Amino acid sequence: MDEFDFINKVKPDRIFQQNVKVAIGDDAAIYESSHGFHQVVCVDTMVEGVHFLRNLSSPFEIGYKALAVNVSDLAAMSAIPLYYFISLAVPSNWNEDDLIEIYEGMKKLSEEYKMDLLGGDTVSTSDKLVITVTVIGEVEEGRKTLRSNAKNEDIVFVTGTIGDSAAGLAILLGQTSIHNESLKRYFTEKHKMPIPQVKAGRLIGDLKRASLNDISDGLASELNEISEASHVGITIDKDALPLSDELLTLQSTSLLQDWALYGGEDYELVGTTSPDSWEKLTKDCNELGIKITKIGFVDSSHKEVMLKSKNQEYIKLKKSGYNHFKKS
Ligand SMILES: Nc1ncnc2c1ncn2[C@@H]1O[C@H](COP(=O)(O)OP(=O)(O)O)[C@@H](O)[C@H]1O
Ligand SMILES: Cc1ncc(C[n+]2csc(CCOP(=O)(O)OP(=O)(O)O)c2C)c(N)n1
Ligand SMILES: [Mg+2]
Ligand SMILES: [Mg+2]
Ligand SMILES: [Mg+2]
Repeated sequence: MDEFDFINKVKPDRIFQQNVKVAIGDDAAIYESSHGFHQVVCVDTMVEGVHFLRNLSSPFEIGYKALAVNVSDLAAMSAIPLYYFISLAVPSNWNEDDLIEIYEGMKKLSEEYKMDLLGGDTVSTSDKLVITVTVIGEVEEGRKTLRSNAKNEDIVFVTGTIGDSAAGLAILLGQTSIHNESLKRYFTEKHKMPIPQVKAGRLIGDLKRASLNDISDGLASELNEISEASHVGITIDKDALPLSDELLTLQSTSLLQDWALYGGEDYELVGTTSPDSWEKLTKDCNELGIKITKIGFVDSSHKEVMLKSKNQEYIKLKKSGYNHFKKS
């Protein structure tokens, strides 16, 4: 494999955004920012063995997910996705065809949003594949869906359903066995090909005030981040957690709850807004066919994240979930 041939092969043959002045091929890229907007930038890395296993995901799926998890962070900032950069550290057991498939996976998602690949970096490494994606988006000046925006009496909501991705991972890792092939496909697809909630993020950003976070490390962890950043307590209703019909067909109730609360990689959005804005948001989401569920409220009676069950029992929802340096 030749580094420079490879870069030529992955260079897009068209650019969507007119603001791009210099794309792949020089020392850096140049684009013009739009008047009235702020730039939104973030980076997430995926590592073979930590975020995916080579024998369980295709290069296409790996590429798709590497971009999707980053677009999900833009969605949590209510941003419009625009550009992305890819840095690859490639061990010798990955060949050029695999790498090109990774780019095809990213391309599939990027075309949906008209995102342009503006550059990256390619290096060799001794052991595992590492993909680092940087995304750039824009958001209207003054619009900020910060984790620190939650206020007492706010409604706590989550988009879509939670726990399916963790079920998919458990199936892939052979920790749970399901015989129904179409169910199996449903869960593994939710794990490998998550859909970032950009439209929901934009609707939520339209509200007067909202806090927002995307679910990578698990609902419990993300709620704790909102609670800490906003200095508020949150009470969640266990029975209100939106589990898919597919998940509910599985037997062990406690396992399902654990997946929903601590599994992570749902890439749905969790946040809070005032009761008035919640009415508008449910209407807006309904019109676009976006599922959104009230799961609790910001509670001035305590300072933590509490889970309330049917019999009025409260337990503290700890920040446990995925933590790269603390494996449970
Ligand atoms: N190694 C690092 N150096 C500097 N900033 C970091 C590093 N890792 C994470 N961050 C920053 O910490 C914040 C939280 O990161 P992370 O938990 O990975 O966010 P997310 O779950 O939204 O991807 C972000 O602002 C991110 O940019
Ligand atoms: C082989 C394998 N083991 C475990 C996991 C589960 N897992 C890996 S990283 C992660 C959390 C999300 O990734 P992270 O890098 O923490 O994203 P961020 O919070 O920065 O968005 C989870 C649940 C997985 N996807 N694949
Ligand atoms: Mg991150
Ligand atoms: Mg992230
Ligand atoms: Mg994380």
